[in-house]
Amino acid sequence: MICLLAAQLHQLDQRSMMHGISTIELMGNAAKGIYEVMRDKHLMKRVMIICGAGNNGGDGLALAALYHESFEQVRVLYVAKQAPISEAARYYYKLCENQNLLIHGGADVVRHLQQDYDVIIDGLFGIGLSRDVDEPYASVIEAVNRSPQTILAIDLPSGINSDDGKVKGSAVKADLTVTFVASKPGHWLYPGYLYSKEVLVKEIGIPRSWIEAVCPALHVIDEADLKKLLPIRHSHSHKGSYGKLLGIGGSQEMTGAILMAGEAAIRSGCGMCTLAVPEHMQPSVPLYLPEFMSIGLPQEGMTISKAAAQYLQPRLAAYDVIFCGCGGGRSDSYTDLVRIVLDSKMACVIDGDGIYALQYLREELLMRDQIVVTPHVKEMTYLIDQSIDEIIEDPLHAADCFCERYPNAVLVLKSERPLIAYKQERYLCAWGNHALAKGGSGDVLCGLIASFIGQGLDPFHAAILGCGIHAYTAHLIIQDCNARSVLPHEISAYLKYSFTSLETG
Ligand SMILES: NC(=O)C1=CN([C@@H]2O[C@H](COP(=O)(O)OP(=O)(O)OC[C@H]3O[C@@H](n4cnc5c(N)ncnc54)[C@H](OP(=O)(O)O)[C@@H]3O)[C@@H](O)[C@H]2O)[C@H](O)CC1
Ligand SMILES: [K+]
Repeated sequence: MICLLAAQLHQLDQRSMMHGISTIELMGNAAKGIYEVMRDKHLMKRVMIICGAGNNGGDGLALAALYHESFEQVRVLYVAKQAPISEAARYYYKLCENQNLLIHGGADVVRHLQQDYDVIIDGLFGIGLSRDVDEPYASVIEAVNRSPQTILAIDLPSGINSDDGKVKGSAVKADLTVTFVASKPGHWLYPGYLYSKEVLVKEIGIPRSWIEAVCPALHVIDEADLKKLLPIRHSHSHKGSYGKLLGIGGSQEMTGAILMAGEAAIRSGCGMCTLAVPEHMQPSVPLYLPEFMSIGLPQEGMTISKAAAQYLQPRLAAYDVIFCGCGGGRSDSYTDLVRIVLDSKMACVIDGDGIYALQYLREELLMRDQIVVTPHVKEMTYLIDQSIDEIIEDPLHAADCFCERYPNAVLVLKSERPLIAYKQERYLCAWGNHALAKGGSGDVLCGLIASFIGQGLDPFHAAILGCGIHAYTAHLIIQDCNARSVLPHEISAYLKYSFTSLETG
């Protein structure tokens, strides 16, 4: 699903006008779209529509006029001090005025919301919100949020900034948002997504080819993307057809990470998986899964030694994809292992301690393609010159900085909504839930991405599919079991259900 910026939508409006599609027509179509949703969701009840002076309010006025043709019980609470700004909104205002549907909000505007309505429709502000919300709008928004009625937002919950999801002062908490043309980044980014429980997109008569010609600011991964990307399995195939993977990681303190990553790789369809671990860990590898092969890396005491990189380097060429990080530890010896992986030019996924090592290997990373790096926000600070707060505040900007600095690398910026970035493309995964907020989830993700590269996807699409399957599985698993209790390796065990759901659904 694509997301467009406010400026891109305004350009499409302009183009429509130039081609004789009037704003009155677009507004009328927007109203029809909301009307259809209300009918499908059984919301044809007593309706209060709150309208501002912009075209978002215009959509609300058009809806009131349309709704009134079949149902008596609709009123418009017109909150703005001035008359509607556009000619189109004034046209629908007049219709409502003629039908006596308007209530004008004065000093006691909030009182009108305490009347008996079943549904409140929010048409205060949409993509034209340009500053923090102040009075009287802030009080109206607070009153809407206190009310027990179903809240339907037109285009965006008022108060949410369309392009980045920030709350401008205060914002409506909508049960449902009906948006037009395409969804907006503000529906999906934090904190905006907390204000849009469900988002439905409606066409309003702007030609599809024009919309498809716009470069989207963001894609939200949907089921259709996963189905399209899932590598095909052929009956005429063998283990070599689906990728030979090498995982490099594990340490005395973190034995499980590399095992969980390897399990995810095998259970998502890779052909073979070998784990290179410190010698002392090697016996535990086949005990975890007999399908694994293993390499014991030279160690000194209980940690890998300086000799490990030299030992492994000539062996790398036997594999198709390498994944590292995953409990490898933070030492010069592990940094040397990551260095030989970067120097090998082989396709690779770098996670966890591997990213810690990358802060000493920024020059080598600059030279690399065929690489996916999967930092969480703290690890992201090892790669770009931004603080954790800056990255959380504007993850899209942080992704832009990464892509400028490392132009051929794929970024997976991990959070409850991972962001995948490569060159100009930005994808967001919105299925995740707190079942994934546990140590080990990131290792599972790393194994999935490596597995999909092994099965023939390029690193960018493998990252999209890996993040998508990871979160989609977490979304399915909590329908069977409480999210608190889900273990990361159970996500791998559950993959068979997500694949079946995608293959047959
Ligand atoms: N192509 C489409 O998707 C179409 C969408 N439509 C709908 O139109 C709105 C966008 O309409 P627009 O008029 O551009 O903007 P808004 O209605 O969101 O708001 C603009 C007015 O609100 C004022 N404003 C902005 N911020 C504040 C604030 N914090 N406090 C008070 N007032 C505010 C703004 O004033 P300015 O001084 O900034 O000019 C405007 O008066 C879109 O969301 C859809 O719902 C159309 O139906 C057509 C096609
Ligand atoms: K709105």
